[in-house]
Amino acid sequence: MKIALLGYGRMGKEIEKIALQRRHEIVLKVSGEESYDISVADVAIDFSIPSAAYQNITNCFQNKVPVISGTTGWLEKYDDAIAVCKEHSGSFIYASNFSLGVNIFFELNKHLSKMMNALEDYKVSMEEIHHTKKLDAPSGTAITLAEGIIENSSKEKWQLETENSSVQQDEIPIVAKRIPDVPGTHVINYDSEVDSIEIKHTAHSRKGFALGAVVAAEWLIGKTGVYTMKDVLNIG
Ligand SMILES: NC(=O)C1=CN([C@@H]2O[C@H](COP(=O)(O)OP(=O)(O)OC[C@H]3O[C@@H](n4cnc5c(N)ncnc54)[C@H](O)[C@@H]3O)[C@@H](O)[C@H]2O)C=CC1
Ligand SMILES: O=C(O)C1=N[C@H](C(=O)O)C[C@H](O)C1
Repeated sequence: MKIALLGYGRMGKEIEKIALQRRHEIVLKVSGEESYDISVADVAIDFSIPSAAYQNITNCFQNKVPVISGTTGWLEKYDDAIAVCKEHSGSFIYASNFSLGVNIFFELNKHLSKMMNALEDYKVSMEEIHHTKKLDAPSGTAITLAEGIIENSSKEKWQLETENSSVQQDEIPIVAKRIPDVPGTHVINYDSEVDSIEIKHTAHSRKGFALGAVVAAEWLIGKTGVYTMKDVLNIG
């Protein structure tokens, strides 16, 4: 496949390595506001910045180039992007996390929250830890995990815990920690007076995210529509 990398930072470079190992070709690398011709690519992979993702993604739809996006922090425009995708019969996969392990963790989280829903003594909370260069908080993965709990429990929203925040009964508190070089750790905790239940995913590097994105791009080629990593991995 001829791949366009929209965003050539930490993830763009990791994706390049995996793509070349899998005998793909990188035909375009975009790192900023420069204009570019996306039509040279068979597929685009966007790991850019929150303020650029919508423009990058919809440009692909307009030029009939299938696009994978892992950029987080832009989802207030997700529904608009889907409308543009449909208008142009585009092909799209967004995932807050492309790693196989986290996608299994997403399913485990939903299953656990269904079981815990009836047990009022347990209070749910979440912690995510990432490197200090991360622009958004909470992480996209933490938001997806919170949505998985909300779907299956009486919780209605999530709340980022800060010094001044006060968490309401119907909210899931999320603590976001920033520590140098941490690729991504997510913990969900159910705590009662007598015990705690905790599930945790720890990424050891960015390799899993990058491999998932390239596998998703290989899967998307030749298809039209909006898909998720559940479709790609056939899990859940
Ligand atoms: N879904 C997933 O599995 C994962 C998602 N991410 C997300 O991917 C995004 C990128 O993460 P990193 O590579 O760590 O960040 P990074 O900061 O290393 O890379 C972002 C790159 O985007 C470039 N950029 C700036 N404006 C641009 C534009 N208009 N078009 C294209 N590129 C532009 C920057 O120059 C930079 O090189 C973040 O939103 C992060 O949260 C990161 C890891 C996994
Ligand atoms: O910015 C990162 O690094 C990561 N971002 C994603 C997120 O916001 O969930 C995925 C992963 O945790 C790494």
